[in-house]
Amino acid sequence: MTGEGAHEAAPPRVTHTEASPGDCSIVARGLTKRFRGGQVAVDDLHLSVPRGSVFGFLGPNGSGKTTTIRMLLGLISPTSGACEVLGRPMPGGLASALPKVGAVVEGPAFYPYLSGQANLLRYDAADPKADPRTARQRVGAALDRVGLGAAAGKRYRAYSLGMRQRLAIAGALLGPRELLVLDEPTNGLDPQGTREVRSLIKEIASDGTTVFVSSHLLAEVEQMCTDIGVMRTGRLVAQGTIAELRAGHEPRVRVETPHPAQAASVLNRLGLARVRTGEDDVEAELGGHAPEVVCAELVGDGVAVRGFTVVRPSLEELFVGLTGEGFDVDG
Ligand SMILES: Nc1ncnc2c1ncn2[C@@H]1O[C@H](COP(=O)(O)OP(=O)(O)OP(=O)(O)O)[C@@H](O)[C@H]1O
Repeated sequence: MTGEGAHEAAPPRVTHTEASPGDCSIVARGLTKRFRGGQVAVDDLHLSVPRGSVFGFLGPNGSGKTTTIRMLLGLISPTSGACEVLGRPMPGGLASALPKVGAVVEGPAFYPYLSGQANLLRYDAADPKADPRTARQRVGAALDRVGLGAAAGKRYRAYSLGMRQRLAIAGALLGPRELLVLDEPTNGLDPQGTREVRSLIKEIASDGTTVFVSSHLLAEVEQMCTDIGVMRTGRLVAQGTIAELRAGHEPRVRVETPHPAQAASVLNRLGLARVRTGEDDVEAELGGHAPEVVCAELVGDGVAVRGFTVVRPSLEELFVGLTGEGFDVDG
């Protein structure tokens, strides 16, 4: 069980089957950050990010995502608690873990009059561990990986917003990485740029790189992530795979009919769960049943079907319940 604490707030609803620490790229135990002035930005955070996952770190603005990321990367120290990145305790293991971690936290400042390639060469040169003899090769490979090979010579100021973000991600991919950490990578992007970055993240993850991506956009996370952690005012209120988070919120079928009892017996016979009979309708959990088969069975049994609806609760609905507020689902 994760996300527990002796806190008085509503107990976290955690649906996660915890991966063992060895299978995780990031593990946080009781991670807490209290800023000067007393504000607790992150409160007793227990987090397990499975290796190879695209982990969506989701939460409304101000819920503590960036503060968590900064602690994970050793940029600030936790007030209490501990975290491990790629099996190394942070911040002590920074030197051995960080070369395998690429991160875009605050977008790197690129020079507008330099090309994407020249910018990355400068960026690479700032890394004392990077071998200057192979810089061009590294930069070229990173540009190709984010789909900017053809635009390598173009000035940064001529790049679209999506290209700029892809260049920032290329900067994080100048070496072989096991973990990529992206803080709100589509923030401020237009729909085209958002699509570019989203498909790039999927592409990067396809070779086994773990991607930890924060976002306040539920729809975005739902589209590209395999796992999700949900933050609310500094606390993790849920984490798990999308399927785990959906469990217990199965799609339901609603049949409008003048023969509710007969319809209910068909649904029971087919094995649908939680059949509820109303005056002129019947509802049940659809489970793994194909709606068209259910409908055909009803009709085959002589049930007059006036209406047949499949209701699927969206993650949005689930998370509004968890976080007490909605997400900006449309971006
Ligand atoms: N250096 C700081 N000093 C004091 N308070 C801070 C500091 N940094 C963040 N906070 C506060 O901690 C809380 C969490 O902020 P954080 O930036 O981690 O949230 P977030 O989920 O990343 O939100 P956003 O998407 O808006 O950045 C906020 O209330 C913020 O005002």
